[in-house]
Amino acid sequence: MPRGGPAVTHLSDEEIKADNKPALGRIVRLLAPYRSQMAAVGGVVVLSAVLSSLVPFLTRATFDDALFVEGGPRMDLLGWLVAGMCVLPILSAMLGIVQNWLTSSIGNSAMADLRSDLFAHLQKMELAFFTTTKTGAIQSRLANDVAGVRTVLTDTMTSILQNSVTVIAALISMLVLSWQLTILTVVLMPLFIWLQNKVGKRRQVLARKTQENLSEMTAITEESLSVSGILLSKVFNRGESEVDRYRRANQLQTKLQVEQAMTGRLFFATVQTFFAITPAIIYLVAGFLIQGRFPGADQGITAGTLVAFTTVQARLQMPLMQLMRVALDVQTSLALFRRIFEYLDLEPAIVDRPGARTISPDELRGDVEFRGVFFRYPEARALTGAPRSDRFADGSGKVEAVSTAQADAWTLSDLDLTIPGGTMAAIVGPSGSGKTTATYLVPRFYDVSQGQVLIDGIDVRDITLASLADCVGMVTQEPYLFHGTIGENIAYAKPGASSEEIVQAARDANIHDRIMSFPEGYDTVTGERGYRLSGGEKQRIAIARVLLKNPRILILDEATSALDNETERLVQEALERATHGRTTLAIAHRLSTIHNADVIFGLVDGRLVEHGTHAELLADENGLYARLYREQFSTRTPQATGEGRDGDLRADVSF
Ligand SMILES: Nc1ncnc2c1ncn2[C@@H]1O[C@H](COP(=O)(O)OP(=O)(O)OP(=O)(O)O)[C@@H](O)[C@H]1O
Repeated sequence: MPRGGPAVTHLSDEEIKADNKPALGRIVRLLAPYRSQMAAVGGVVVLSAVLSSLVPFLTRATFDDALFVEGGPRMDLLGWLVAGMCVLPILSAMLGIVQNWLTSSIGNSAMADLRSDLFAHLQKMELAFFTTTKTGAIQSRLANDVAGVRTVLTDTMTSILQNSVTVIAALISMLVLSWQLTILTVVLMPLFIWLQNKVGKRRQVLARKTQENLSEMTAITEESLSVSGILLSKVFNRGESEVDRYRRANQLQTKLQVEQAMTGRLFFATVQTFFAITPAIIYLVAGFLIQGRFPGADQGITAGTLVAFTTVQARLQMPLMQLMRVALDVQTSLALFRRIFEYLDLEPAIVDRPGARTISPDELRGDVEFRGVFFRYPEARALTGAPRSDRFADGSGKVEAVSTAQADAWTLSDLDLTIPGGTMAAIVGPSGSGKTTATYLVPRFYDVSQGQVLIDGIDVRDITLASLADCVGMVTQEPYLFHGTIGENIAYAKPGASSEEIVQAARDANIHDRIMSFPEGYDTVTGERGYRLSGGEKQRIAIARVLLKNPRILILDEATSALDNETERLVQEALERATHGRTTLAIAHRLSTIHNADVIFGLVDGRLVEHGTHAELLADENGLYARLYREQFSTRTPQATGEGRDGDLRADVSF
């Protein structure tokens, strides 16, 4: 059974900056399917901006033409102007509701697309990706990061559009009212934009750190609060330290969140203050203008112009501040988008070759051949934000040191095996000799480094992955049952299987009677990973599953845990039925199970050291198999040769 692979490597901040791919273009592409709705949003926004920018002119007219005119207020005109000033905001508000509905549906749909794309893409990733990446980290990108960009997709886009239009409309109104006062109002804008950019960069870094930490927290939760994790922590009484580990990550999360929230506060306070004091400065400058001290004074500034101008200027503040805030949010979200795109950009290592053939289980003889196979586990991919291991006192270095040491050695070397269709081959060898690894090459969980694995003379890399999966079945060492009923777990092998087929498979796997003895029969819920069932029951359910699939080639990785005699007999019988009439590649820890194998291959350190039938191999007294056999059936304890110590020969530890 393969263990965790080499550690995921980490990128430095500089490398991340260098890798800042233009994510904005991709976000726009993500929204492309919603073009027409977006155009509608654009129309609504422009319309409402135009409506609201009419208000200051109504204000000016109110002051200059209706209120303060010679001979007293002109009430008829005032009535019309006031009516206009009431109707316009009402219309704008109604348009705002329509726009909210449109943006919310666009944003949520785009986010759902992103989540589905990411999930579908991850499904295509090879096994090695999952053995080298923490499950929690993957889940975190799917849940936390996608949720993190949600606001960008829902609100930000419209906020940018809406506020830009409002700002432009306000600026135009201001220019029409008085260009000199407009210059005064916008003079500090370049400084604000520069400051905003700086704050944005800082926020981006913080956002990435926050997400990394969040993903670490999800990983801890996933590791410690899963059934296996909680068992491990209870057995070794590590509950306290797990809580401690979580608490530390949690504290860091709080610190980062606060820092993120506080970054830019000073900036916003400055901008706000500037806007608050601008009207006072405007009045002062207006005084000078009216006195004719500045150019353009001859145009004259009326009281109405001044009131209208300060109204627009005050109205400019909100959208401008929002634009700056949104720009910051976008920068923050870009960091999250990059994390998502990084996963989307991962090329699955194992894919169909161009022109790959489809094989059909009915036409297959089932010959399996390993020809000069060399194999080494691939290095982990370099990803940003991969959670660092804090389980080692010296950080992640320890893990990486191990992976470098492994890098030179072949896990399998120069392996030649021939298994004719319909026969049974067994692989024996010490623990870690590469038995499971060899079987993984047949369904292409990994690709060979050199050489070929062939089915019916066709290189497995020239067969489509889907048809290969249809032809090869596997009972893994630790059968995986998902949280569902026993019936659903068996039927997973063949969606749409009839209940008769499921029962027949269970009967053949010697588990039907046991299932029927549960009060709820096939509707019994297995519990996560099948924890509510015994080891022997899980194995037989896994066998039933593979029987239902009825593959041409069957790989059996025998469980190492000992079973009582009766269960052992039931499993044995089920296995015999399962292997009947198909090519079987069995990894046997209990040698009693492989007496009848047509050929037995002995592996040591990934090399084939012997092969033959049970009788032939037993005849060579010094051979690996004969030694294993003697150890299992005579003393049942490791011999003093040294080879059998420390569970070195896996065959020993199962007894
Ligand atoms: N995902 C992986 N990444 C890197 N190395 C691995 C991985 N899985 C297994 N290995 C290494 O490859 C070697 C062969 O492992 P494998 O699981 O094939 O042995 P095995 O003979 O099936 O052992 P066992 O009988 O204990 O199940 C071991 O040294 C193991 O540490």
